[in-house]
Amino acid sequence: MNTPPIPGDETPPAPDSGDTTVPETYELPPIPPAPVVVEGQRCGLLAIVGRPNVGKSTLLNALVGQKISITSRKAQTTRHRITGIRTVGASQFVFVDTPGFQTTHLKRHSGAMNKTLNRTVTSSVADVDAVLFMVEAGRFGLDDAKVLALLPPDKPVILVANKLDALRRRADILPWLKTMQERHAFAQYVPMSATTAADVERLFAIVEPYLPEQPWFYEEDALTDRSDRFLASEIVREKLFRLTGDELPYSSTVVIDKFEEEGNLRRIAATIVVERDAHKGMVIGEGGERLKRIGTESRQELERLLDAKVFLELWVKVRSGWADDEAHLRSYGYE
Ligand SMILES: Nc1nc2c(ncn2[C@@H]2O[C@H](COP(=O)(O)OP(=O)(O)OP(=O)(O)O)[C@@H](O)[C@H]2O)c(=O)[nH]1
Repeated sequence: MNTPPIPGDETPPAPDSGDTTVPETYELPPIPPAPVVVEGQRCGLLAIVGRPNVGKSTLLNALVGQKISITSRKAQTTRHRITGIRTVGASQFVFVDTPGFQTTHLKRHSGAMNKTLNRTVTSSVADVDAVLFMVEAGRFGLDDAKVLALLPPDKPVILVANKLDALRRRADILPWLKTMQERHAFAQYVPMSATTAADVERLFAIVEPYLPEQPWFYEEDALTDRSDRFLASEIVREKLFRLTGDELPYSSTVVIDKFEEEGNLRRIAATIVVERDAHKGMVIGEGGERLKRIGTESRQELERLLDAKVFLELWVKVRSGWADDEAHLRSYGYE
């Protein structure tokens, strides 16, 4: 447990070889030992925190093995606190996904919604057993520093240096990890790619000792405590933002008006709520083409996810100024 958890083989690869292996000739200063593993059931809460777009949702989905949290190229896709659960052997990992820390210069996301998001970040780390602090491998900016500063000093913080595959010079990773060691006494240092299955599996083994020995909170096969209804709104929201690209402001949201089960059929009605008439046009598209595509892609994914036939009705509504109104935010389910 004392060796830094770096993915790799015995043989050091040539720099820039395209291999994600890290040369083992570098030596990091000693890392605090992980808690001793004792036999028996373990269960613990883990928060995944990091600035927007570092890959938190991608990691959560990979850890849980199913699409629980939506991902997109656009920053700040995650707005809800989402719990993903995965039981491996005798250990149950309960993951809490948090929104990226908001910076004030991001005017586009300003107003009441930002305040709500920041509160969620702070409250979601207060009750966890360990924090996975995610950054992009080889980078540490002001935005990352702001998130790190929010973390409670008494929790084990595991540094997850994601997107290792995207790092141009692999040989730079260990010197960079040393600089990270000076920034915070991280419990573990994990350079990895959330998109690589072997790295994700390795992360379970690294995190496991930080789960307290206690009975599981959930059934062995549970994946999330979020409802099908919630997952439906997340799927529609993901398609909405994917298919509108950068045009649509992030204040747009999706509300599920109806979710009915009839045997193997789910009748779902959802409203896409936008701020302005112009945004409504963007969502509907020429001749209704875009809305139709959002509907078709959402339905197909929901059918896979719910393992049922889905009848999906989509509506678009203009609700001017709702993103600046805290009462409205609460009514849409942002705590
Ligand atoms: N190359 C590479 N890209 C990744 C990796 N992990 C995530 N990404 C990409 O990074 C982008 C952002 O990923 P998300 O998972 O949505 O990031 P997030 O931190 O949840 O973002 P917010 O919801 O904005 O806080 C997506 O385009 C992902 O495909 C990785 O290991 N390697």
